[in-house]
Amino acid sequence: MSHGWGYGPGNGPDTWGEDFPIANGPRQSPINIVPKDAKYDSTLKPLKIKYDPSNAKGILNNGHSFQVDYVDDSDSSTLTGGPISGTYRLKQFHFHWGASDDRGSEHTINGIKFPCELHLVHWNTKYPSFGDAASQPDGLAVLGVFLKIGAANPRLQKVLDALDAINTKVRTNLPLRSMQSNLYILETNKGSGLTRSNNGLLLSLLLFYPLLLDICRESRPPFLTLTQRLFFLVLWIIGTYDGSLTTPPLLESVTWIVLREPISVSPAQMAKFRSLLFSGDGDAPRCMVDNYRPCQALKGRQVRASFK
Ligand SMILES: NS(=O)(=O)c1ccc(C(=O)NCCc2c[nH]cn2)cc1
Ligand SMILES: [Cu+2]
Ligand SMILES: [Zn+2]
Repeated sequence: MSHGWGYGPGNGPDTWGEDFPIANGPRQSPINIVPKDAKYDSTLKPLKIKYDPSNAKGILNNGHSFQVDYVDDSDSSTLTGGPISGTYRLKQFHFHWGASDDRGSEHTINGIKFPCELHLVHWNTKYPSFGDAASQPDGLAVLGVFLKIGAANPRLQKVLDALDAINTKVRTNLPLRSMQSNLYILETNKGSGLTRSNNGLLLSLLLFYPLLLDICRESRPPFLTLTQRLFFLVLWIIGTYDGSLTTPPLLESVTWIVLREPISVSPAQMAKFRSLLFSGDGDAPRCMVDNYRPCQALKGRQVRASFK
């Protein structure tokens, strides 16, 4: 799908309100999270993440980010607990990043920007589909995970290795065939030509799961007893609040759950993100960078945290 909005000078976040008036609504995202103003909420349940890597359907450059889509016709990859009630199914994950390491995340902490932010998008199974849920105030739950510059993240690398196959904007999801066969990518803008790409992509997609284990690992100091290690497997929430999609259609249907612990990304890995293009094949190449929306007004919303 090609849409008019983007992150350029003529179609960036400041212009989105023209086509999407909700851009100035009461519960827009992202926001700046000020931990000392967040309310510790002891009733927040432990966050439970269950991801089945074989559900990965394909990887897509949709012209404003790249996303890995998941088969969401069963409860095999779900999010429960934390501030949400019921079961939310994983639909896709994607990232937002900057042209340099000093910016790129959508949410900020005390005004600090991270170089990148991962969004895991889930929909409430009390509704029949993602599309239906996306228009409901409790329809979506997005887990936000910051990436901070550090050691290369081997799990992240598996996903980044897949980017060569989708360097430019492609129209539809890259279909994954069975394990044996290769992956196919539909040519962008050139009709439905099929070209083969290596099946390293399939392997990369199936290995995303361990990336989530990093989310727990980052917060764990060394040399802990088993019991202490279990404590660090808790996913601490630095801020959860009622918000919106951060790209058009900016629907105010998202329960945001931003995790305290960042995962690591190396400068070389950030360079890989920045090698993607907003443009399609045949268009003048435009690097996909700074695909983040600036922070929006809190407008009286309460931000809650799961730790003091
Ligand atoms: N950044 S985020 O708040 O997590 C987010 C999550 C999901 C969507 C989404 O599903 N948009 C549907 C329409 C569309 C446009 N292009 C591709 N899909 C947008 C933003
Ligand atoms: Cu889109
Ligand atoms: Zn996002």
